[in-house]
Amino acid sequence: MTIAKAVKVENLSKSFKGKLALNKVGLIANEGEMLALVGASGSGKSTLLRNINGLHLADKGTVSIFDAPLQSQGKYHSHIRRIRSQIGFIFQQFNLVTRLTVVENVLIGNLSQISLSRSLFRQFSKSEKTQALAALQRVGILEQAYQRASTLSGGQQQRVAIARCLVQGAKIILADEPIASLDPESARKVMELLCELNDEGITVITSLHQVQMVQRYFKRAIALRDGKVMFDGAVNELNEQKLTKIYGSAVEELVVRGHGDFTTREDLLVKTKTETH
Ligand SMILES: Nc1ncnc2c1ncn2[C@@H]1O[C@H](COP(=O)(O)OP(=O)(O)OP(=O)(O)O)[C@@H](O)[C@H]1O
Repeated sequence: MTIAKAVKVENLSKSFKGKLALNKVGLIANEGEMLALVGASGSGKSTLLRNINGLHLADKGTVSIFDAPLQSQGKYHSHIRRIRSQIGFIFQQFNLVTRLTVVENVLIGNLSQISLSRSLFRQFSKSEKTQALAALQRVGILEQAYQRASTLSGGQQQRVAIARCLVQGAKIILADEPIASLDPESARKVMELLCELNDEGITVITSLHQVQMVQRYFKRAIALRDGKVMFDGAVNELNEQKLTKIYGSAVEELVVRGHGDFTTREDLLVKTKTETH
């Protein structure tokens, strides 16, 4: 059986004011994979994720989603809306409308399927509302459904953003530094939720600053430096020695001292299951 290529990036280059942010980047994420993008600040992680879902248009190269080209040689494909509907995007700063309720945020996030006028006038069908509430239950914040989003903690807001991806029916979730603004406990819950969704078949690509978190939750990582792929392989090969070779003294930004030994995703999932029983 051939595994579908959820994301294929070929020879992608993008510059801002003459400075290369992505330099001939290539990667494949197979359906059901969970992949980390690592790199020091300015290495191109956000730019790459934004190009994969078409928020940005590259200068050269191609991005394909399940074999359908989303952008190619500086042009969007005419079916970009349909192709993008398969991709959910999670931002570091949650991107919620804080004066709306949690459930409204989940519903208006589903813009590719709901017409703009309906979403502006907040007219949602019963089945859309049921679906949104089910997604909130899935991410563990059903009780907060009718609270204003502004009343939620950062971790809860991030889970609303994930619920939005679920309602959208996303087959791929791109998460740009999803835990950078969270306390360690909220970060753990968000990462575990992403792992669970990945176990259910959703392809997940996440950019992260801390190598410890990558070691903990991922099997494969891609390391970027100055917009170039410097490593693509098993996380356990991305040790401190390799990181120092890639980043030199900038490695300090990626490795947080005093956080103990790396724990693998399997160890953590066993630990979580034991805790909840
Ligand atoms: N909209 C923009 N306008 C001009 N330059 C940009 C823009 N977005 C990114 N860049 C530049 O492109 C390069 C890559 O930035 P990018 O944000 O993708 O890196 P990053 O690895 O995500 O960094 P961080 O972890 O700090 O978010 C940087 O040099 C950055 O200054």
